[in-house]
Amino acid sequence: MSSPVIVWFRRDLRLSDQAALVEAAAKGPVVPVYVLDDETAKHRAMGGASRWWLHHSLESLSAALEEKGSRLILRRGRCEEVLPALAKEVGASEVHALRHYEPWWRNAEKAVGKALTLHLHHGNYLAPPGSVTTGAGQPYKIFTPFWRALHERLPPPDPLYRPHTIAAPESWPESEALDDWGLLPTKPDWAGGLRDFWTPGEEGAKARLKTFAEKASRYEGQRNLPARNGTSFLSPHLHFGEISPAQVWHATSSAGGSVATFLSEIGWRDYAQNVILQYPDYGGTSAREGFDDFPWRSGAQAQEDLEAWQQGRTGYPIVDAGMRELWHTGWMHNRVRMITASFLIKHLLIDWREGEKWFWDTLVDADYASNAVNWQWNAGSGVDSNMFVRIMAPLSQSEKFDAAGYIRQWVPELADLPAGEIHDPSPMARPKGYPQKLIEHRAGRERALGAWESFKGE
Ligand SMILES: Cc1cc2nc3c(=O)[nH]c(=O)nc-3n(C[C@H](O)[C@H](O)[C@H](O)COP(=O)(O)OP(=O)(O)OC[C@H]3O[C@@H](n4cnc5c(N)ncnc54)[C@H](O)[C@@H]3O)c2cc1C
Repeated sequence: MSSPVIVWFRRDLRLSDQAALVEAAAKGPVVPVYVLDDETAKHRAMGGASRWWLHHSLESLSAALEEKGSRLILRRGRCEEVLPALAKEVGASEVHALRHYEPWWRNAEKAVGKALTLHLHHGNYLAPPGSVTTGAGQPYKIFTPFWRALHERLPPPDPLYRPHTIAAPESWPESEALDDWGLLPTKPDWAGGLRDFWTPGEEGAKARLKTFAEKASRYEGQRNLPARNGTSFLSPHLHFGEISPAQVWHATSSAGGSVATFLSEIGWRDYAQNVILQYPDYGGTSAREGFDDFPWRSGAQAQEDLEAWQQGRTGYPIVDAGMRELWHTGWMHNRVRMITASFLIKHLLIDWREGEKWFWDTLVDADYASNAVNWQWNAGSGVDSNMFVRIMAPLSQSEKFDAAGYIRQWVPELADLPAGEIHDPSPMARPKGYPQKLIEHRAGRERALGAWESFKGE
Protein backbone atom coordinates (compact mmCIF):
# COMPACT_ATOMS: atom_id res chain seq x y z
CA MET A 1 0.00 0.00 0.00
CA SER A 2 1.34 3.48 -0.86
CA SER A 3 2.08 5.85 2.00
CA PRO A 4 -0.86 8.03 3.04
CA VAL A 5 -1.31 11.68 2.19
CA ILE A 6 -2.55 14.18 4.79
CA VAL A 7 -5.43 16.55 3.97
CA TRP A 8 -5.23 19.55 6.29
CA PHE A 9 -8.72 21.03 6.70
CA ARG A 10 -9.17 24.60 7.94
CA ARG A 11 -11.89 26.93 6.64
CA ASP A 12 -12.78 24.49 3.86
CA LEU A 13 -14.93 21.98 5.71
CA ARG A 14 -16.53 20.23 2.74
CA LEU A 15 -16.09 17.22 0.49
CA SER A 16 -17.40 18.76 -2.75
CA ASP A 17 -15.28 21.14 -4.80
CA GLN A 18 -12.37 20.49 -2.41
CA ALA A 19 -9.23 20.50 -4.55
CA ALA A 20 -6.93 19.34 -1.73
CA LEU A 21 -9.10 16.30 -1.06
CA VAL A 22 -9.52 15.42 -4.74
CA GLU A 23 -5.74 15.57 -5.32
CA ALA A 24 -4.93 13.58 -2.20
CA ALA A 25 -7.61 10.94 -2.85
CA ALA A 26 -6.20 10.37 -6.33
CA LYS A 27 -2.79 9.57 -4.84
CA GLY A 28 -3.67 6.86 -2.33
CA PRO A 29 -4.80 6.52 1.28
CA VAL A 30 -5.83 9.77 2.93
CA VAL A 31 -5.56 10.97 6.54
CA PRO A 32 -7.91 13.96 6.94
CA VAL A 33 -7.02 16.18 9.89
CA TYR A 34 -8.33 19.30 11.56
CA VAL A 35 -5.93 21.06 13.95
CA LEU A 36 -7.36 23.45 16.52
CA ASP A 37 -4.52 25.96 16.62
CA ASP A 38 -5.28 28.91 18.89
CA GLU A 39 -1.59 29.52 19.51
CA THR A 40 -0.81 30.46 15.92
CA ALA A 41 -3.87 32.70 15.66
CA LYS A 42 -3.10 34.34 19.05
CA HIS A 43 -5.58 37.19 19.66
CA ARG A 44 -7.29 36.22 16.40
CA ALA A 45 -8.29 32.83 17.77
CA MET A 46 -11.94 32.19 16.91
CA GLY A 47 -14.59 34.00 18.95
CA GLY A 48 -17.42 32.31 20.85
CA ALA A 49 -20.00 32.17 18.05
CA SER A 50 -17.44 30.83 15.55
CA ARG A 51 -16.39 28.14 18.00
CA TRP A 52 -20.00 27.03 18.33
CA TRP A 53 -20.24 26.82 14.55
CA LEU A 54 -16.92 25.00 14.23
CA HIS A 55 -18.03 22.27 16.65
CA HIS A 56 -21.09 21.43 14.57
CA SER A 57 -19.32 21.82 11.25
CA LEU A 58 -16.61 19.36 12.33
CA GLU A 59 -19.29 16.91 13.45
CA SER A 60 -20.88 17.17 10.04
CA LEU A 61 -17.58 16.80 8.15
CA SER A 62 -16.60 13.84 10.28
CA ALA A 63 -19.92 12.08 9.53
CA ALA A 64 -19.55 12.78 5.79
CA LEU A 65 -16.03 11.31 5.81
CA GLU A 66 -17.22 8.24 7.70
CA GLU A 67 -19.85 7.62 5.05
CA LYS A 68 -16.94 7.33 2.62
CA GLY A 69 -15.10 4.87 4.87
CA SER A 70 -12.74 7.61 6.07
CA ARG A 71 -12.38 9.56 9.33
CA LEU A 72 -11.55 13.03 10.59
CA ILE A 73 -8.55 13.10 12.93
CA LEU A 74 -8.67 15.93 15.48
CA ARG A 75 -5.55 17.33 17.06
CA ARG A 76 -4.75 20.48 19.06
CA GLY A 77 -1.59 22.60 19.03
CA ARG A 78 0.61 24.54 16.65
CA CYS A 79 0.10 23.29 13.10
CA GLU A 80 3.81 23.48 12.40
CA GLU A 81 4.40 20.97 15.23
CA VAL A 82 1.25 18.86 15.03
CA LEU A 83 1.35 18.16 11.29
CA PRO A 84 4.98 16.97 11.10
CA ALA A 85 4.38 14.78 14.17
CA LEU A 86 1.25 13.29 12.58
CA ALA A 87 3.06 12.77 9.28
CA LYS A 88 5.77 10.83 11.10
CA GLU A 89 3.20 8.74 12.94
CA VAL A 90 1.35 7.67 9.79
CA GLY A 91 4.33 7.63 7.44
CA ALA A 92 2.98 10.45 5.25
CA SER A 93 5.36 12.55 3.22
CA GLU A 94 3.00 15.16 1.84
CA VAL A 95 0.19 17.41 2.96
CA HIS A 96 -2.54 18.91 0.78
CA ALA A 97 -4.56 21.95 1.81
CA LEU A 98 -6.46 24.90 0.38
CA ARG A 99 -4.47 28.12 0.56
CA HIS A 100 -5.59 30.62 3.21
CA TYR A 101 -4.78 34.33 3.36
CA GLU A 102 -5.16 35.45 6.97
CA PRO A 103 -1.69 36.57 8.11
CA TRP A 104 -1.44 33.84 10.76
CA TRP A 105 -2.37 31.13 8.25
CA ARG A 106 0.21 32.42 5.80
CA ASN A 107 2.84 32.16 8.53
CA ALA A 108 1.68 28.67 9.45
CA GLU A 109 1.80 27.57 5.79
CA LYS A 110 5.40 28.81 5.54
CA ALA A 111 6.39 26.95 8.71
CA VAL A 112 4.62 23.70 7.73
CA GLY A 113 6.12 23.96 4.23
CA LYS A 114 9.61 23.97 5.76
CA ALA A 115 8.97 20.69 7.58
CA LEU A 116 6.88 18.82 4.99
CA THR A 117 5.99 18.83 1.32
CA LEU A 118 2.94 21.08 1.42
CA HIS A 119 0.74 21.36 -1.68
CA LEU A 120 -1.54 24.40 -1.51
CA HIS A 121 -4.58 24.52 -3.79
CA HIS A 122 -7.02 27.23 -4.83
CA GLY A 123 -10.66 26.85 -3.93
CA ASN A 124 -12.13 29.27 -1.39
CA TYR A 125 -12.45 32.33 -3.68
CA LEU A 126 -13.67 33.13 -7.16
CA ALA A 127 -10.07 33.72 -8.23
CA PRO A 128 -6.86 33.21 -6.24
CA PRO A 129 -6.39 36.33 -4.07
CA GLY A 130 -3.47 38.37 -5.36
CA SER A 131 -3.95 37.13 -8.92
CA VAL A 132 -6.26 39.95 -10.05
CA THR A 133 -3.95 42.83 -10.89
CA THR A 134 -3.84 46.05 -12.89
CA GLY A 135 -2.23 46.19 -16.33
CA ALA A 136 0.99 47.17 -14.51
CA GLY A 137 0.78 44.04 -12.37
CA GLN A 138 -0.22 45.90 -9.20
CA PRO A 139 -2.94 44.69 -6.84
CA TYR A 140 -6.12 46.76 -6.78
CA LYS A 141 -6.97 48.90 -3.78
CA ILE A 142 -10.47 50.00 -4.86
CA PHE A 143 -13.38 47.60 -5.21
CA THR A 144 -14.95 48.77 -8.49
CA PRO A 145 -11.93 48.31 -10.79
CA PHE A 146 -11.03 45.12 -8.88
CA TRP A 147 -14.48 43.70 -9.57
CA ARG A 148 -14.39 44.75 -13.22
CA ALA A 149 -11.07 42.93 -13.69
CA LEU A 150 -12.19 39.88 -11.72
CA HIS A 151 -15.46 39.73 -13.61
CA GLU A 152 -13.59 39.41 -16.89
CA ARG A 153 -12.10 36.16 -15.61
CA LEU A 154 -15.43 34.64 -14.64
CA PRO A 155 -17.25 32.32 -14.53
CA PRO A 156 -15.08 30.33 -12.15
CA PRO A 157 -14.23 26.78 -13.25
CA ASP A 158 -16.94 24.15 -12.72
CA PRO A 159 -16.94 22.79 -9.17
CA LEU A 160 -14.91 19.62 -8.63
CA TYR A 161 -16.70 16.33 -7.99
CA ARG A 162 -17.05 14.88 -4.50
CA PRO A 163 -14.63 11.93 -4.37
CA HIS A 164 -16.50 8.61 -4.76
CA THR A 165 -14.12 6.84 -2.45
CA ILE A 166 -11.47 7.97 -0.03
CA ALA A 167 -8.99 5.19 0.70
CA ALA A 168 -8.21 4.62 4.38
CA PRO A 169 -4.66 4.16 5.70
CA GLU A 170 -3.64 0.72 7.00
CA SER A 171 -4.21 1.90 10.54
CA TRP A 172 -5.76 5.06 11.89
CA PRO A 173 -3.86 7.44 14.18
CA GLU A 174 -5.47 8.50 17.47
CA SER A 175 -7.92 11.37 17.36
CA GLU A 176 -8.89 13.69 20.18
CA ALA A 177 -12.58 13.83 21.11
CA LEU A 178 -14.45 16.87 19.79
CA ASP A 179 -16.41 17.19 23.03
CA ASP A 180 -13.15 17.63 24.95
CA TRP A 181 -12.37 20.80 23.02
CA GLY A 182 -15.00 22.81 24.89
CA LEU A 183 -16.14 24.70 21.80
CA LEU A 184 -19.75 24.83 22.95
CA PRO A 185 -20.92 27.26 25.63
CA THR A 186 -22.13 25.63 28.81
CA LYS A 187 -22.42 28.06 31.71
CA PRO A 188 -24.50 29.77 30.51
CA ASP A 189 -25.54 28.05 27.29
CA TRP A 190 -26.23 31.13 25.16
CA ALA A 191 -26.45 29.19 21.89
CA GLY A 192 -30.20 28.38 21.83
CA GLY A 193 -30.93 31.02 19.19
CA LEU A 194 -28.03 29.82 17.06
CA ARG A 195 -29.30 26.24 17.22
CA ASP A 196 -32.78 27.34 16.14
CA PHE A 197 -31.52 29.35 13.23
CA TRP A 198 -28.60 27.48 11.68
CA THR A 199 -27.57 24.06 10.40
CA PRO A 200 -23.78 24.17 10.18
CA GLY A 201 -22.16 21.79 7.70
CA GLU A 202 -22.18 21.02 4.01
CA GLU A 203 -25.79 19.81 3.90
CA GLY A 204 -27.03 22.94 5.71
CA ALA A 205 -25.08 25.06 3.22
CA LYS A 206 -26.59 23.28 0.24
CA ALA A 207 -30.10 23.70 1.65
CA ARG A 208 -29.55 27.46 2.11
CA LEU A 209 -28.20 27.75 -1.42
CA LYS A 210 -31.17 25.86 -2.88
CA THR A 211 -33.67 28.10 -1.07
CA PHE A 212 -31.85 31.23 -2.14
CA ALA A 213 -31.35 30.18 -5.79
CA GLU A 214 -35.12 30.22 -6.22
CA LYS A 215 -35.31 33.90 -5.30
CA ALA A 216 -31.88 35.13 -6.43
CA SER A 217 -33.45 37.07 -9.31
CA ARG A 218 -35.26 39.33 -6.82
CA TYR A 219 -32.14 40.09 -4.72
CA GLU A 220 -31.80 43.80 -5.53
CA GLY A 221 -35.32 44.69 -4.44
CA GLN A 222 -35.15 42.69 -1.22
CA ARG A 223 -31.62 42.81 0.07
CA ASN A 224 -31.88 46.09 1.97
CA LEU A 225 -35.06 45.22 3.81
CA PRO A 226 -34.17 43.66 7.15
CA ALA A 227 -37.74 42.49 7.77
CA ARG A 228 -37.55 40.23 4.70
CA ASN A 229 -35.35 37.16 4.29
CA GLY A 230 -34.11 38.53 0.99
CA THR A 231 -30.43 37.64 1.25
CA SER A 232 -28.81 34.21 1.03
CA PHE A 233 -27.70 33.61 4.66
CA LEU A 234 -24.67 31.88 3.16
CA SER A 235 -21.99 33.93 4.93
CA PRO A 236 -21.08 31.48 7.74
CA HIS A 237 -21.22 28.55 5.30
CA LEU A 238 -18.89 30.40 2.93
CA HIS A 239 -16.62 31.49 5.77
CA PHE A 240 -16.15 27.94 7.02
CA GLY A 241 -15.85 26.71 3.46
CA GLU A 242 -18.82 24.36 3.70
CA ILE A 243 -19.67 25.55 0.23
CA SER A 244 -17.39 27.17 -2.33
CA PRO A 245 -18.04 30.44 -4.14
CA ALA A 246 -17.79 28.53 -7.41
CA GLN A 247 -20.70 26.32 -6.31
CA VAL A 248 -22.68 29.41 -5.34
CA TRP A 249 -21.87 31.07 -8.65
CA HIS A 250 -22.90 28.12 -10.79
CA ALA A 251 -26.12 27.60 -8.84
CA THR A 252 -27.30 31.20 -9.12
CA SER A 253 -25.72 33.05 -12.04
CA SER A 254 -28.37 32.10 -14.58
CA ALA A 255 -31.25 33.24 -12.33
CA GLY A 256 -31.74 36.48 -14.29
CA GLY A 257 -33.33 39.58 -12.75
CA SER A 258 -30.92 41.27 -10.38
CA VAL A 259 -28.67 38.30 -9.68
CA ALA A 260 -25.68 40.32 -10.90
CA THR A 261 -25.94 42.44 -7.75
CA PHE A 262 -25.75 39.31 -5.63
CA LEU A 263 -22.73 38.04 -7.55
CA SER A 264 -20.94 41.33 -6.99
CA GLU A 265 -21.40 40.80 -3.24
CA ILE A 266 -19.50 37.55 -3.61
CA GLY A 267 -16.95 39.75 -5.37
CA TRP A 268 -16.68 41.88 -2.19
CA ARG A 269 -15.67 38.73 -0.37
CA ASP A 270 -12.81 38.19 -2.83
CA TYR A 271 -11.92 41.86 -2.65
CA ALA A 272 -11.56 41.71 1.13
CA GLN A 273 -8.98 38.92 0.81
CA ASN A 274 -7.16 40.99 -1.76
CA VAL A 275 -6.98 43.83 0.79
CA ILE A 276 -5.61 41.75 3.67
CA LEU A 277 -2.95 40.35 1.38
CA GLN A 278 -1.72 43.91 0.89
CA TYR A 279 -2.41 45.04 4.47
CA PRO A 280 -2.06 42.01 6.75
CA ASP A 281 -2.82 44.11 9.86
CA TYR A 282 -6.03 45.55 8.42
CA GLY A 283 -8.04 44.25 11.38
CA GLY A 284 -5.98 46.29 13.84
CA THR A 285 -4.56 49.29 12.01
CA SER A 286 -6.36 51.96 10.00
CA ALA A 287 -5.13 52.05 6.43
CA ARG A 288 -5.54 55.82 6.23
CA GLU A 289 -2.43 57.50 7.51
CA GLY A 290 -2.86 59.09 10.95
CA PHE A 291 -6.40 57.76 11.44
CA ASP A 292 -5.42 55.74 14.50
CA ASP A 293 -4.87 59.08 16.28
CA PHE A 294 -8.50 60.09 15.80
CA PRO A 295 -9.89 61.63 19.03
CA TRP A 296 -12.13 58.69 19.97
CA ARG A 297 -14.01 58.89 23.23
CA SER A 298 -12.61 56.85 26.09
CA GLY A 299 -13.20 56.56 29.85
CA ALA A 300 -16.10 55.32 31.96
CA GLN A 301 -18.94 56.98 30.01
CA ALA A 302 -17.63 55.74 26.67
CA GLN A 303 -17.31 52.25 28.15
CA GLU A 304 -20.93 52.39 29.37
CA ASP A 305 -22.07 53.51 25.92
CA LEU A 306 -20.10 50.69 24.30
CA GLU A 307 -21.83 48.19 26.57
CA ALA A 308 -25.24 49.70 25.82
CA TRP A 309 -24.49 49.28 22.11
CA GLN A 310 -23.35 45.68 22.60
CA GLN A 311 -26.47 44.83 24.58
CA GLY A 312 -28.96 46.60 22.30
CA ARG A 313 -29.92 49.37 24.77
CA THR A 314 -29.01 52.53 22.86
CA GLY A 315 -32.59 53.83 22.65
CA TYR A 316 -32.45 53.68 18.84
CA PRO A 317 -34.85 50.86 17.90
CA ILE A 318 -33.12 49.89 14.64
CA VAL A 319 -29.70 49.78 16.32
CA ASP A 320 -31.03 47.80 19.27
CA ALA A 321 -32.87 45.37 16.99
CA GLY A 322 -29.67 44.69 15.07
CA MET A 323 -27.50 44.20 18.14
CA ARG A 324 -30.07 41.84 19.67
CA GLU A 325 -30.43 39.89 16.42
CA LEU A 326 -26.65 39.48 16.48
CA TRP A 327 -26.61 38.26 20.07
CA HIS A 328 -29.49 35.87 19.49
CA THR A 329 -28.59 34.36 16.10
CA GLY A 330 -24.89 35.17 15.57
CA TRP A 331 -25.80 37.05 12.39
CA MET A 332 -27.07 40.51 11.49
CA HIS A 333 -28.61 41.86 8.31
CA ASN A 334 -26.06 43.75 6.18
CA ARG A 335 -27.98 47.05 6.09
CA VAL A 336 -28.29 46.93 9.86
CA ARG A 337 -24.58 46.05 10.24
CA MET A 338 -23.89 49.31 8.42
CA ILE A 339 -26.29 51.28 10.60
CA THR A 340 -24.99 49.84 13.89
CA ALA A 341 -21.35 50.29 12.83
CA SER A 342 -21.92 53.90 11.79
CA PHE A 343 -23.77 54.55 15.05
CA LEU A 344 -20.92 53.22 17.18
CA ILE A 345 -18.21 55.05 15.27
CA LYS A 346 -19.96 58.34 14.67
CA HIS A 347 -22.81 58.90 17.12
CA LEU A 348 -20.88 57.35 19.99
CA LEU A 349 -17.42 58.31 18.69
CA ILE A 350 -15.98 54.95 19.71
CA ASP A 351 -12.98 53.47 17.92
CA TRP A 352 -14.05 51.16 15.05
CA ARG A 353 -11.72 48.51 16.45
CA GLU A 354 -14.01 48.04 19.46
CA GLY A 355 -16.86 47.23 17.09
CA GLU A 356 -14.70 44.96 15.00
CA LYS A 357 -13.73 43.04 18.15
CA TRP A 358 -17.34 42.63 19.26
CA PHE A 359 -18.39 41.35 15.84
CA TRP A 360 -15.39 39.02 15.81
CA ASP A 361 -16.63 37.39 19.00
CA THR A 362 -20.35 37.31 18.27
CA LEU A 363 -20.77 36.69 14.51
CA VAL A 364 -21.01 33.13 13.24
CA ASP A 365 -19.60 34.47 9.97
CA ALA A 366 -16.76 36.43 11.67
CA ASP A 367 -14.18 36.66 8.94
CA TYR A 368 -10.90 38.50 9.41
CA ALA A 369 -10.90 40.09 5.95
CA SER A 370 -14.61 40.83 5.47
CA ASN A 371 -15.02 42.16 8.99
CA ALA A 372 -12.02 44.47 8.87
CA VAL A 373 -12.75 45.72 5.35
CA ASN A 374 -16.35 46.56 6.26
CA TRP A 375 -15.49 48.24 9.57
CA GLN A 376 -12.81 50.35 7.90
CA TRP A 377 -15.22 51.16 5.07
CA ASN A 378 -17.77 52.47 7.56
CA ALA A 379 -15.19 54.35 9.62
CA GLY A 380 -13.71 56.10 6.61
CA SER A 381 -10.28 54.77 7.54
CA GLY A 382 -9.92 52.16 4.80
CA VAL A 383 -8.19 52.09 1.42
CA ASP A 384 -11.62 52.11 -0.21
CA SER A 385 -14.15 53.59 2.17
CA ASN A 386 -17.04 55.85 2.86
CA MET A 387 -16.06 59.33 4.03
CA PHE A 388 -16.09 59.84 7.80
CA VAL A 389 -18.38 62.83 7.38
CA ARG A 390 -21.09 60.71 5.74
CA ILE A 391 -23.05 59.96 8.87
CA MET A 392 -25.97 57.57 8.56
CA ALA A 393 -29.19 58.78 10.14
CA PRO A 394 -30.44 55.65 11.90
CA LEU A 395 -34.02 56.85 12.26
CA SER A 396 -34.54 57.69 8.60
CA GLN A 397 -32.70 54.53 7.53
CA SER A 398 -35.14 52.58 9.68
CA GLU A 399 -38.14 54.15 7.94
CA LYS A 400 -36.62 54.05 4.46
CA PHE A 401 -35.91 50.33 4.69
CA ASP A 402 -39.23 49.53 6.31
CA ALA A 403 -37.77 48.05 9.47
CA ALA A 404 -40.95 48.13 11.59
CA GLY A 405 -41.46 44.35 11.44
CA TYR A 406 -37.80 43.76 12.17
CA ILE A 407 -37.94 46.01 15.24
CA ARG A 408 -41.09 44.25 16.48
CA GLN A 409 -39.29 40.91 16.21
CA TRP A 410 -36.10 41.88 18.03
CA VAL A 411 -37.26 44.61 20.41
CA PRO A 412 -40.50 43.03 21.61
CA GLU A 413 -41.11 45.73 24.22
CA LEU A 414 -41.83 48.08 21.29
CA ALA A 415 -44.04 45.62 19.40
CA ASP A 416 -47.31 47.37 20.26
CA LEU A 417 -46.23 50.77 18.94
CA PRO A 418 -47.88 51.88 15.69
CA ALA A 419 -45.80 51.91 12.50
CA GLY A 420 -45.56 55.70 12.59
CA GLU A 421 -43.96 55.67 16.03
CA ILE A 422 -41.86 52.54 16.20
CA HIS A 423 -38.80 53.91 14.40
CA ASP A 424 -38.42 56.83 16.79
CA PRO A 425 -40.75 56.58 19.79
CA SER A 426 -41.23 59.86 21.64
CA PRO A 427 -39.85 59.90 25.22
CA MET A 428 -43.37 59.50 26.61
CA ALA A 429 -44.25 56.61 24.27
CA ARG A 430 -41.31 54.47 25.36
CA PRO A 431 -42.51 51.55 27.43
CA LYS A 432 -41.01 51.17 30.90
CA GLY A 433 -37.64 49.49 30.60
CA TYR A 434 -36.86 50.70 27.07
CA PRO A 435 -34.10 53.34 27.33
CA GLN A 436 -34.09 56.93 26.13
CA LYS A 437 -31.57 57.70 23.38
CA LEU A 438 -27.91 57.72 24.47
CA ILE A 439 -27.54 60.88 22.44
CA GLU A 440 -29.92 62.76 20.10
CA HIS A 441 -29.17 62.29 16.41
CA ARG A 442 -28.39 65.96 15.79
CA ALA A 443 -26.11 66.22 18.84
CA GLY A 444 -24.31 62.99 17.89
CA ARG A 445 -23.82 64.19 14.36
CA GLU A 446 -22.48 67.56 15.47
CA ARG A 447 -20.12 65.96 17.98
CA ALA A 448 -18.76 63.62 15.29
CA LEU A 449 -18.28 66.43 12.77
CA GLY A 450 -16.58 68.54 15.44
CA ALA A 451 -14.19 65.70 16.25
CA TRP A 452 -13.46 65.32 12.55
CA GLU A 453 -12.72 69.05 12.16
CA SER A 454 -10.34 69.04 15.14
CA PHE A 455 -8.64 65.89 13.84
CA LYS A 456 -8.19 67.37 10.37
CA GLY A 457 -6.87 70.59 11.84
CA GLU A 458 -4.10 68.83 13.79
C1 LIG B 1 -19.55 46.33 9.92
C2 LIG B 1 -19.69 45.10 9.05
C3 LIG B 1 -19.01 43.92 9.40
C4 LIG B 1 -19.12 42.79 8.58
N1 LIG B 1 -18.46 41.63 8.96
C5 LIG B 1 -18.54 40.53 8.17
C6 LIG B 1 -17.87 39.33 8.53
O1 LIG B 1 -17.18 39.24 9.55
N2 LIG B 1 -18.02 38.24 7.72
C7 LIG B 1 -18.77 38.30 6.57
O2 LIG B 1 -18.86 37.29 5.86
N3 LIG B 1 -19.37 39.44 6.18
C8 LIG B 1 -19.29 40.55 6.95
N4 LIG B 1 -19.95 41.70 6.57
C9 LIG B 1 -20.57 41.77 5.23
C10 LIG B 1 -22.06 41.40 5.14
O3 LIG B 1 -22.80 42.09 6.10
C11 LIG B 1 -22.32 39.91 5.28
O4 LIG B 1 -21.48 39.16 4.43
C12 LIG B 1 -23.77 39.59 4.89
O5 LIG B 1 -24.67 40.34 5.68
C13 LIG B 1 -24.03 38.11 5.07
O6 LIG B 1 -25.36 37.79 4.82
P1 LIG B 1 -25.76 36.94 3.54
O7 LIG B 1 -24.92 35.72 3.47
O8 LIG B 1 -27.23 36.76 3.57
O9 LIG B 1 -25.32 37.93 2.39
P2 LIG B 1 -25.76 38.06 0.86
O10 LIG B 1 -26.30 39.43 0.69
O11 LIG B 1 -26.60 36.94 0.44
O12 LIG B 1 -24.36 38.03 0.09
C14 LIG B 1 -23.78 36.81 -0.38
C15 LIG B 1 -22.38 36.64 0.15
O13 LIG B 1 -21.54 37.69 -0.30
C16 LIG B 1 -20.59 38.03 0.69
N5 LIG B 1 -20.79 39.44 1.07
C17 LIG B 1 -21.94 40.14 1.05
N6 LIG B 1 -21.73 41.42 1.41
C18 LIG B 1 -20.41 41.51 1.68
C19 LIG B 1 -19.58 42.58 2.11
N7 LIG B 1 -20.05 43.83 2.32
N8 LIG B 1 -18.27 42.31 2.31
C20 LIG B 1 -17.74 41.08 2.11
N9 LIG B 1 -18.49 40.04 1.68
C21 LIG B 1 -19.81 40.26 1.47
C22 LIG B 1 -20.84 37.12 1.87
O14 LIG B 1 -19.98 36.01 1.78
C23 LIG B 1 -22.29 36.70 1.66
O15 LIG B 1 -22.61 35.46 2.23
C24 LIG B 1 -19.88 42.85 7.38
C25 LIG B 1 -20.55 44.03 7.06
C26 LIG B 1 -20.46 45.13 7.88
C27 LIG B 1 -21.18 46.39 7.46
